[in-house]
Amino acid sequence: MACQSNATNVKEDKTEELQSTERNEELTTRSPRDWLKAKWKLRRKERSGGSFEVDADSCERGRWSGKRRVEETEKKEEFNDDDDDEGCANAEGKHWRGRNSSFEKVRKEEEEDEDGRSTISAVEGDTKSSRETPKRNDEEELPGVTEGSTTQQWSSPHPILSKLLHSSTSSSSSLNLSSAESDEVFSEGEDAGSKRKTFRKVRISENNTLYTDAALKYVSKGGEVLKLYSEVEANCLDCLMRDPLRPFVPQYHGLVTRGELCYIRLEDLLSGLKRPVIMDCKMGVRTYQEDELVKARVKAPLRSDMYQKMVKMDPSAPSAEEHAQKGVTKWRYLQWRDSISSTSTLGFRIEGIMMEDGSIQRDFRKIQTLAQVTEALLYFTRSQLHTLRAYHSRLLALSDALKNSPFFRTHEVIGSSLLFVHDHSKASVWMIDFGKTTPLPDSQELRHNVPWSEGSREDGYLIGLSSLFFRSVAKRDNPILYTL
Ligand SMILES: Nc1ncnc2c1ncn2[C@@H]1O[C@H](COP(=O)(O)OP(=O)(O)OP(=O)(O)O)[C@@H](O)[C@H]1O
Ligand SMILES: O=P(O)(O)O[C@@H]1[C@H](O)[C@H](O)[C@@H](OP(=O)(O)O)[C@H](OP(=O)(O)O)[C@H]1O
Repeated sequence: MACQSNATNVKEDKTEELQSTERNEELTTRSPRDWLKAKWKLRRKERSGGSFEVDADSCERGRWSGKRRVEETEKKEEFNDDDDDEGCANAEGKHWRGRNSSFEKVRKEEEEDEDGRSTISAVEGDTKSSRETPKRNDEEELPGVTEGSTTQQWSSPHPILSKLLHSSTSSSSSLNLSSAESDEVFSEGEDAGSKRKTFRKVRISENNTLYTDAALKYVSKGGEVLKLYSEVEANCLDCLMRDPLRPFVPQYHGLVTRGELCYIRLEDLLSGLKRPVIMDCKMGVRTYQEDELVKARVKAPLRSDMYQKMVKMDPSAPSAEEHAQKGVTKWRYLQWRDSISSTSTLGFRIEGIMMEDGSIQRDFRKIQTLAQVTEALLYFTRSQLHTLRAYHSRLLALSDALKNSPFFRTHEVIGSSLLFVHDHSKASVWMIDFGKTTPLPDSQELRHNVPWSEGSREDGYLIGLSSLFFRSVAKRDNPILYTL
């Protein structure tokens, strides 16, 4: 299915200065230089196979996630200005530039912020009602709780995400979660100056990847997040807005430029949730694209950062040759990560969980069995039946939508996540991250429920979906859960 990135097909958001179509014009005609610059940077990353590059100002540029964080940092001032314009709680950024913050502190600050949010909520309520897309019934209402009050109260950005995002631009991890490992994570070809900068950025990314990826810039007005533009992802989102999967994907509001960078505007999935509990599950039996494997065979750049992450987790994992060269190809690393986690066996892995107190757990890398996954899911939901039921029915609905989705049939979905979010009153599951989701050649379709063999492009997404809830929690030998 041929898809074109056409932001005019997505709905408008009147809270921004420009309408989507105008934004596109801006991108293509008003500031072609900026547009090309942003595109060129992204392309450079693709060409470099995701390895580090050092540019004139000695900043890490090539590493995809890291790169976005660096650019975010560089654009911080600009964003702060924007935030001011848009009423974003800049004070949050200040809190998080402090070095001694803790989650406890965040929680306190959150509560303070919460009190000051009522005026923003009212404005956003209007904004939301002006959207073209009618309010969807995506979120499972939990029994005995009415939606109104919480939605009103929290239609402004969730302060946890907002603060953590701000924290990713601070000069050290204000979350006090930094590890020795990340301090040493560098790639080849960097000079001392860039290493210092990379050191900072990588340390941040190591610790906060799940919720603080600076690829996402939180914007208070309108309940949106911005993610650095990727042509692949924008094309997918554009298609998805016209697909049966639309209710399972954050609403895509087109593109916006900030400074010289272009961003994708996405619905904030935490909007309306109070003290959300979040789980990111990376779907599929592999997290690398077939191209990555082909590149690795030819002459892929060696990633010393990935080698070091590997050694940190298991010093015996790299081969003698890899130890000698102190580097591994990206494919080798991703494939190894898949093999030690439940990705290759169950078709998904838990990337991380954030509980309502803000604590982040990322210790699921080596979880492999259904029993371990089930434990993690029960921990995540605190075995609350109403939450489990809500997730269960949402996943059943997703399963149906996937069956009817032309997009799903015709795309290889790699590295995409299901984002589980709930609070005391609601629970929902969303498909996110389409940066490595690509259309198949004409007329080719995937089954998604069979193992991968090279060339088949099968991703095993449905294997993961089936293991994720239906084969784990719902089948748990637990009389209460049988009622699911
Ligand atoms: N629309 C959204 N609303 C709220 N939070 C979101 C949204 N999209 C993503 N997130 C949060 O940001 C995190 C990172 O998002 P995403 O996976 O899209 O970014 P990425 O940079 O592609 O990540 P990766 O490190 O997997 O490459 C998610 O785990 C989730 O917590
Ligand atoms: O979770 P980990 O173990 O830290 O490893 C990262 C993870 O696999 C990301 O999905 C991947 O980004 P992509 O999905 O975009 O490839 C990133 O590659 P990168 O370093 O090239 O961004 C890896 O470093």
